[in-house]
Amino acid sequence: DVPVVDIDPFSDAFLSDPYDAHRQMREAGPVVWIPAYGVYACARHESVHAVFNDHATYISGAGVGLANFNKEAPFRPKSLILEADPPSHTKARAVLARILSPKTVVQVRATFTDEAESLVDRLLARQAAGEVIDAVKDLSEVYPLKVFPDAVGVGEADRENLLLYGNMIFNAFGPRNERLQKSAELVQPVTAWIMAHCQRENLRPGGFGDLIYQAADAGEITHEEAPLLVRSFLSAGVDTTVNGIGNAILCLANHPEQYDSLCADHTLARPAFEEALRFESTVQTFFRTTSKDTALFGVQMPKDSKVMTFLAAANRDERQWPDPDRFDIQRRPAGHMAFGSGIHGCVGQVIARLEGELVLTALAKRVSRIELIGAPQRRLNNTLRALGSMPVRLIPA
Ligand code: HEM
Ligand SMILES: O=C(O)c1ccc(C2CC2)cc1
Repeated sequence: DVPVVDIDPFSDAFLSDPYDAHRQMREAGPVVWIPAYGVYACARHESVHAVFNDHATYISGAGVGLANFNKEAPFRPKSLILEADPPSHTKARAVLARILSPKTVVQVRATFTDEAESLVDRLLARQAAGEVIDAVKDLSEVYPLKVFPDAVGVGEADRENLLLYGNMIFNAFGPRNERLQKSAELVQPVTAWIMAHCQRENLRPGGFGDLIYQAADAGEITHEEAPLLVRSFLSAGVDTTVNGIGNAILCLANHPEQYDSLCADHTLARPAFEEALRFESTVQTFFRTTSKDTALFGVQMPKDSKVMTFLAAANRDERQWPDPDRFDIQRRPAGHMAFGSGIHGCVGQVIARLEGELVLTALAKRVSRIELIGAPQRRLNNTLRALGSMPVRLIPA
């Protein structure tokens, strides 16, 4: 029967350094039981991939966090895409996929590039004037908070609410622990701000948010659904890239020889960002719920069971990757699980990759070395691999 693994995947200790526990779960088998939360868990690449690619058996409509929406009320009204199954998922997905498409990337690339390059220029000037630069507070939290809300069409004021909201949403996929309670204290004012900025009158005409309302005008979705789909942009589109970029900068600071390769060949910016996603996996875990009694790699699971997938563990599975604990920007990590897989695979990944590529390119052009000043501080979150601060010295090229 199913191997039992006695870990708490939401404890401070686990969230600070999950890698030994990931290995313990992978060694125990493709499917294990975590008694602490009464959930099945997959940590191997083969089983995480299998769960994400059988959306009829492992559904999203009962929530993609620990909470089973068949048994308890959702933290907030369900997402029409993330927490939905076909057929309703299909239409919402088609609308967002068209907006967040490679064609859109061509249209925004010049603006996103200018923002990255001018931001790095300003940081070097501030550093030359005697300031210590924090790669989180001054760079990885600043760039995504400028380019993506601008593209969505959100006003400039109070955008830090997007970081507070993302922190809350990603904590809410975990248990109602002290971490979630703390971030939920802000839930009322922040949620009010978010929902106000999903209304058409508060969105710049022609921006990504307005394009959702235009899809409603065209009858693809209803006007009642439109604000909730804009909420998906504001929920998923900022805290993810903030930490994807922050984790990539930390990996390059910790591996100066890899950063040297990037400075010598800027086309390595995209593969470097991809390898950082595999190596540090911004989104660490997601859940599914079984829609029927089923067996996965020989483990019987009753209907309505929660299955926890450890994307971060799959991304370091030695069965899938040679020398998985080595950060190697020449690796070409195709098939990693950092964006998920299957019908719910990240619909914003082209935008995420664009932001990562442009920040790393802007740094590689202007900075010959990223030196850490002191130890970076983590920002522990139930779902995200996140940083709180990273004081650095940016050695000018
Ligand atoms: C480094 C940055 C990012 C990472 C690591 C990431 C990761 C993920 C993952 C793992 C999923 C799968 C969720 C599941 O299977 O239940 C996902 C879905 C999604 N992502 Fe991303 N994401 C990132 C950036 C973005 C951006 C910039 C957007 C823009 C709005 C976005 C919007 C979404 C949406 C709407 C979904 C739900 C798709 C669906 O359920 O069909 N993400 N993302
Ligand atoms: O639709 C949403 O609200 C939504 C929230 C969070 C995500 C995570 C996976 C990036 C995706 C979608």
